[in-house]
Amino acid sequence: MDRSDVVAELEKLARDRDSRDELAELRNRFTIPDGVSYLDGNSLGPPCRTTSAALTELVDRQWAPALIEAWERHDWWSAPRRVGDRIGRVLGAAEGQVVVGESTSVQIFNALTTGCRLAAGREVVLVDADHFPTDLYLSRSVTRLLGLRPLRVPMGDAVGALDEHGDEVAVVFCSAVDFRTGELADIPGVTEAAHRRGALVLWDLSHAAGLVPLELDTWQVDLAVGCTYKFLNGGPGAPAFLYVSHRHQDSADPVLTGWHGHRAPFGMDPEYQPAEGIDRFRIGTPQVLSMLALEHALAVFDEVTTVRLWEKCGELADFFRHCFAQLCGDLDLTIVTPADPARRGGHITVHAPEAARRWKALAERGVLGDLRNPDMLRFGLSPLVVRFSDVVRAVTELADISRTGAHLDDRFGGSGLMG
Ligand SMILES: Cc1ncc(COP(=O)(O)O)c(C=O)c1O
Ligand SMILES: Nc1c(O)cccc1C(=O)C[C@H](N)C(=O)O
Repeated sequence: MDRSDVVAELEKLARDRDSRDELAELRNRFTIPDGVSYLDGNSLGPPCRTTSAALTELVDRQWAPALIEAWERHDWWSAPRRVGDRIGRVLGAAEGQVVVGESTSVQIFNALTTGCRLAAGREVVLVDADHFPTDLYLSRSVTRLLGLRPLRVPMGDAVGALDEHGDEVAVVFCSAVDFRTGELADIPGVTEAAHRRGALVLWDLSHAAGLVPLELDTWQVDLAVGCTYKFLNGGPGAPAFLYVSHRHQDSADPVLTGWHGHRAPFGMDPEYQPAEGIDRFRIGTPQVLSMLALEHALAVFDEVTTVRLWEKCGELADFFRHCFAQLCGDLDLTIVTPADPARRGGHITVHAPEAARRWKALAERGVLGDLRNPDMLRFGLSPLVVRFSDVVRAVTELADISRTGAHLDDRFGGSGLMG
């Protein structure tokens, strides 16, 4: 069979899978430009079609008429907790353990300092060596601030490192999904190993929340953070979330003691007294507009479970691998994401020399993937919006560009902000 027949067969297969996909209708809830295959929802989810109307309504019907009274009349005050509980349902967390606000970076600082204080007397923080850079920078900064010792280990070696340094480890701080390779960590296994040694765990769930079925309460996770602009589709700069298990809330002594975390915020007490429960982890005035846009985007999770989303993501990934084997097998491209569905997150990463050029050439053809310099192309498989036909198109274009050398054209050579 020649290549065009192979492509035609894969396209037919994709059409068939799309027509039988009971989640396909959910894609219509989101705005994606015509002609674009969006394979970067793992960096920034697309907007809901109704988000701009919801935001206009919020400004015109709440903020404008009620002004300062809107905090009470429209219950803006409770939004960090209310939206937190909504996210908690996606994380497998019972009410009262998740708060929303600030950026992921701030919440990482907040959570890591909290964990280290809870484990006072222990000196080592085990840090995932393959963490996203902000996690690495902040863990360096927090350990310096608190006089602790950071120990960077690859996620897969965390359990071994715990055996070696067990009694010294205060917190194990890992990413649930490796942002480069898309590998999914053994969250319950690492959590249990840490607890056996008396350490706490802090998970960065940015690449897992809204996709991977999570059971934070059942797994006895201590602390977790994550962004809400990827699979939760909250929008650029949407506020992050922080999970603190009920077990730790009353003994936790947060470093970021803002007035929204005070037991009586409007008492204007000159001395800080922590609020009860998760409210103690509030800091300052939250980003109300972004938070309510996020709340709006979370509605879709009332209609679909992460179990089903995860299943579809796995089917898309298997289909990607199938197309890749048929079309790219003889090219200078390799999939680095594990083949085992149980060890995969929400994106597939392809090792490719001159990845930036191929990424730009793909974008010019309407395939929006992602680049992690110098040699990784990421293809996000957000199951709410990605179709099997997007997958076959991405792999076909990647194969075509690589085979013809189209990416070597001068116009793909410059360097911009992201690559
Ligand atoms: C694992 C992880 N943590 C944190 C961040 C980002 O933190 P922030 O939202 O503060 O930019 C990202 C992505 O940008 C990420 O992938
Ligand atoms: N947070 C981002 C941003 O502010 C600009 C561009 C991309 C991002 C990302 O989310 C990157 C992403 N966390 C990653 O896994 O690489």
